[in-house]
Amino acid sequence: MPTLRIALAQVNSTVGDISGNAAAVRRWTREAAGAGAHLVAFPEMMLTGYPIEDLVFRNSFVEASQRALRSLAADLAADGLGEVAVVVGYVDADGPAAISSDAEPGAGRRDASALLHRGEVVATYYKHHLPNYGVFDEDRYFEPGDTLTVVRLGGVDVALTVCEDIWQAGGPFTAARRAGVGLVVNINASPYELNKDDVRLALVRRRAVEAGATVAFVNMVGGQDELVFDGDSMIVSAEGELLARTGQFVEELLVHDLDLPRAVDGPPAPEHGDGMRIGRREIALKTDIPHQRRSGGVADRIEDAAEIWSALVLGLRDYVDKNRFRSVILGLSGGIDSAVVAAIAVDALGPERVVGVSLPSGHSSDHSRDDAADLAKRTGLDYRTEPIQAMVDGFLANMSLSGLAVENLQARVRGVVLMALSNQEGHLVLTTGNKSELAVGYSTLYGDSVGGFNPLKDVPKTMVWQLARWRNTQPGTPPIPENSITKAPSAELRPGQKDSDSLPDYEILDPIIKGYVDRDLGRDELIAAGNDPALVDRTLRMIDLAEYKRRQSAPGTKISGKAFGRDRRLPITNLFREGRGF
Ligand SMILES: Nc1ncnc2c1ncn2[C@@H]1O[C@H](COP(=O)(O)OP(=O)(O)OC[C@H]2O[C@@H]([n+]3cccc(C(=O)O)c3)[C@H](O)[C@@H]2O)[C@@H](O)[C@H]1O
Ligand SMILES: Nc1ncnc2c1ncn2[C@@H]1O[C@H](COP(=O)(O)OP(=O)(O)OP(=O)(O)O)[C@@H](O)[C@H]1O
Ligand SMILES: NC(=O)CC[C@H](N)C(=O)O
Repeated sequence: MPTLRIALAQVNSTVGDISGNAAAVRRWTREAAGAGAHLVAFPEMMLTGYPIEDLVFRNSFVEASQRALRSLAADLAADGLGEVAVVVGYVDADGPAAISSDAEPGAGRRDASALLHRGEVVATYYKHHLPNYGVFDEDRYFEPGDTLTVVRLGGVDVALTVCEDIWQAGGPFTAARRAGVGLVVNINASPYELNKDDVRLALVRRRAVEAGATVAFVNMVGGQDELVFDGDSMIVSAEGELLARTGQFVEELLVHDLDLPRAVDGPPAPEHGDGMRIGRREIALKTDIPHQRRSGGVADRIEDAAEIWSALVLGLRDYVDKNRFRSVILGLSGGIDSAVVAAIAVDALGPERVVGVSLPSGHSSDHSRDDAADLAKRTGLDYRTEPIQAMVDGFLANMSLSGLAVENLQARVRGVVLMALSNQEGHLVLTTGNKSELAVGYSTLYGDSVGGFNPLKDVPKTMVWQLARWRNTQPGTPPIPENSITKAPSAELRPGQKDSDSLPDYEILDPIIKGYVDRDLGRDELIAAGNDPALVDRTLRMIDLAEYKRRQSAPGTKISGKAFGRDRRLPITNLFREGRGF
């Protein structure tokens, strides 16, 4: 049986930074070559970043990707790395889009994988299954491929596949069985959501058994706008046994020796419904391996709270760094939401890159200032106070306002102050509204909702408390003041105001939001699940009416199966109401 030393490069690529991404491929290939790897696989769309959205409609972008791929092959050979087979994701075009900018959307554009060797692009494969649900819109962007590319490497037949190909039965993995391959390389840009690692392992096992081949699954790591990729790359044997697995949320090169069946010549089994042709290439690969066997090992899984926290930290860090911000700024109210956002920011960027501002008004309690100051001391962030009452009074001296207008004015003055400091000093403003508040519209438009990024956008309020408690159990000084965790939530926009004046307790509210938003349940199903009918009616109404606020809200990291934004698209102008009939 031939032995191949496989390297899976779980690395962070950046959308649009084609030369930076190509440089990363060269750097990690050097590392893989140093470890004696015969083949190194990089994630889906490694060269361009993922998802590239409507950038794909620009021929200039697609051509840059194609050119970069050819240069990369040549550069790897010039680096003395030409003997390593490098599998890398990129964007290609071979249909009308390759020649005409008037082509239909999607026409001829391909989500592609290439195999580079000895300075050449030796083989290409076009993704067959295109995801078109949730956050994915690939039918809008790409043409599906219909040929399974099989490359004979060191006597082993290796099939190339891309991400969604592994999520659907039939197609490439069935064709891989027909072709009798020994290994399927599946390159991914598979975004994180809670518990997806368990789903992925079961999926890779199932497909390995279906294909009758070992599967090498490599995933991207890093943040891209609202998505965060967690890695979780793995190798699973043809019998479904997990052989090696990386950790989540870290760049890593997994190197593992695989004894794989020697390829035999002969026609493939007849086509039986997978709809794929089989295209074969053979390349001569030097396959001597050192005497010492390499095993990638299986990384320990982390608990749910640690997983979510890591996702939020990486999502924020990459948004800040990839958009070239030096620092972030946020209002510290002494409450739990701003405390958790500050702790995430400090973990992501370090305390010297986080500015926290106390913005007291006449209604602010002493504990709001004390708890904010305590948080600053615990985390070491850059703390200051900007009293807002004189500014609020300035408005009130010039305008006759009362009630809600005055309450919201305070939140808006805070927004103006934070944006002014952002303009003056260059910080990115973080906004702190959690998923529960975003759901029911409990925020002031152009007030506390101002900001460029929201780490808690997909985190329900009850989970905010859980995360705070979990973070405080980790080594080092607990960052979040106990008082911020235990006190009753309040917007402090009028004397004695509490969230519970206008909203049910979050323990009751969150399950209704989860049912309606995350699971698309209707009124009757929510009531059948045991929720109070009057409360269901009120909550659904608030959620429906707040669509206009969400449509103009800041982006934030997705951690759930359905996040606000691209995952849940609803009309703003919408008179359909649950339970009202038709
Ligand atoms: N369909 C639509 N399309 C576009 N715009 C629409 C609209 N419907 C209303 N609007 C506009 O939106 C305005 C109302 O929105 P807005 O000005 O925000 O005001 P509104 O939502 O009425 O009030 C804010 C609520 O959030 C609470 N709050 C504020 C701040 C912080 C917190 C917290 O705990 O974190 C809670 C506050 O106590 C109050 O209950 C209307 O005056 C109208 O101009
Ligand atoms: N006194 C304040 N000083 C500084 N920032 C404030 C102040 N009050 C509100 N903010 C900002 O506005 C956001 C909304 O806070 P608010 O107190 O209205 O309710 P909240 O959603 O319960 O948030 P938190 O739990 O952080 O208090 C806060 O997270 C904070 O960023
Ligand atoms: N890039 C992709 O094809 C990703 C789709 C896949 N279902 C996932 O969520 O991992």
